[in-house]
Amino acid sequence: MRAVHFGAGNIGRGFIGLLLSQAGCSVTFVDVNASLVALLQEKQQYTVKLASEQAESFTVSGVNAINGNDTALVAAAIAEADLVTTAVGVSVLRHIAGAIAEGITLRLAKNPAAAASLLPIIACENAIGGSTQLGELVYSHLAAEVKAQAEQAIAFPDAAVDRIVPLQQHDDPLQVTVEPFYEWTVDRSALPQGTPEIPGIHYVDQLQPYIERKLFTVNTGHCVAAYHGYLQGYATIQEAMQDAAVRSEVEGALKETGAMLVRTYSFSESEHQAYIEQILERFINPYLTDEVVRVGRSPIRKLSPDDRLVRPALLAFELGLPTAHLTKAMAAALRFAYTEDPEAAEIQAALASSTLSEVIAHYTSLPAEHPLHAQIVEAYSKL
Ligand SMILES: NC(=O)C1=CN([C@@H]2O[C@H](COP(=O)(O)OP(=O)(O)OC[C@H]3O[C@@H](n4cnc5c(N)ncnc54)[C@H](O)[C@@H]3O)[C@@H](O)[C@H]2O)C=CC1
Ligand SMILES: O=P(O)(O)OC[C@H]1O[C@](O)(CO)[C@@H](O)[C@@H]1O
Repeated sequence: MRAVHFGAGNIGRGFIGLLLSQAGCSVTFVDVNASLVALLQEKQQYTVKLASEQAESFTVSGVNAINGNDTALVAAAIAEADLVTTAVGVSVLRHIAGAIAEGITLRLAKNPAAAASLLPIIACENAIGGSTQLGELVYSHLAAEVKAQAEQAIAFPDAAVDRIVPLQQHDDPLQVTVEPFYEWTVDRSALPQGTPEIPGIHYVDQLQPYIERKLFTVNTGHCVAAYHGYLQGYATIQEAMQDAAVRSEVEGALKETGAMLVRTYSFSESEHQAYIEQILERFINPYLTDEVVRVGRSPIRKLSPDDRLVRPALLAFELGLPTAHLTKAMAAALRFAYTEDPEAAEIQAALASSTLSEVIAHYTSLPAEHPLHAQIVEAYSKL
């Protein structure tokens, strides 16, 4: 199988590329980082190391790379691929949609029969409905007659991807160290019947419980640790989690999202608690060094209404459940003044020129009269 993967970064190389290669796919990365692309083209392989006592390592070989700015080459690769995946960041999806649309157009021109052109395109991003979003962006670039053909042949199954891959600092720039745990869950119901299943991917008929459980536990808990850890002056998640006050904020937020998830999806309470505890262990993995500024990156995205803080808080609020730790984490996100993060800088500039209430309403979409809005204002003043 030929896989084209957009984003040869940490998740691209350390998770998706590794798993696809182990499943027997030949992987072609598409990236806009010219030196990374050149190095992958030269070496055609890279090493993935596990952050564990045993420090197992894997060589991912037979890979290739294309510069994402070379749209014609990217389109040609998509025309011949059996699978397309992405891990570029959800806000970057709109920048790759045009090249994917060009690839689909070429593919369908070569092979108009849907059966011959079947292609799953899976966005592996931290977002609800990432592939659906990508599909909408791609369709906006397709000509009307191609859209009709694409509806029969091209699938955009949503997915949840879970593996902690911190920023990398190795002599070998292609090497990537990852935590041992991984879970890649894909919505089977969006795939045409008979689509070959890839070993290592967990296919489910309903993705919503999986993506919400993952995003509102792993990602909520992690960003709570990052924002409170940053305020306390810690550099890494591992250090921040040693602080009883930070840990208690994380546990409190996960109790709030957990109560909401258990009620919404009828999860077993004890199984969900075990899931939380496993995640807390992953956060403190002593073989990983994960910077709070990485985990807290892009606070505008993380404060948006469908993301890991506001959405679970709204769902919990609607069920009459507590939300104090979640709203406190939103207040801490507003105080994430890391100047090298453009989104953090934008929030700080907004706070300097507008009222707190205007800023909260703008970034969270929670209007001033919403009770959660008042909770954020109160928490902000106490931090
Ligand atoms: N790092 C992690 O632990 C996890 C990350 N994710 C998600 O995976 C996605 C990627 O995250 P990371 O790998 O950590 O980021 P990263 O920054 O390491 O990798 C992103 C890669 O995308 C490339 N890129 C940017 N614009 C591009 C474009 N227009 N075309 C092609 N490539 C482009 C960048 O050059 C970079 O190599 C994000 O959505 C993130 O939320 C999901 C689970 C875990
Ligand atoms: O990649 P994002 O959405 O900025 O958030 C970082 C999150 O991704 C992860 O790396 C894995 O899901 C977590 O470590 C962290 O919560």
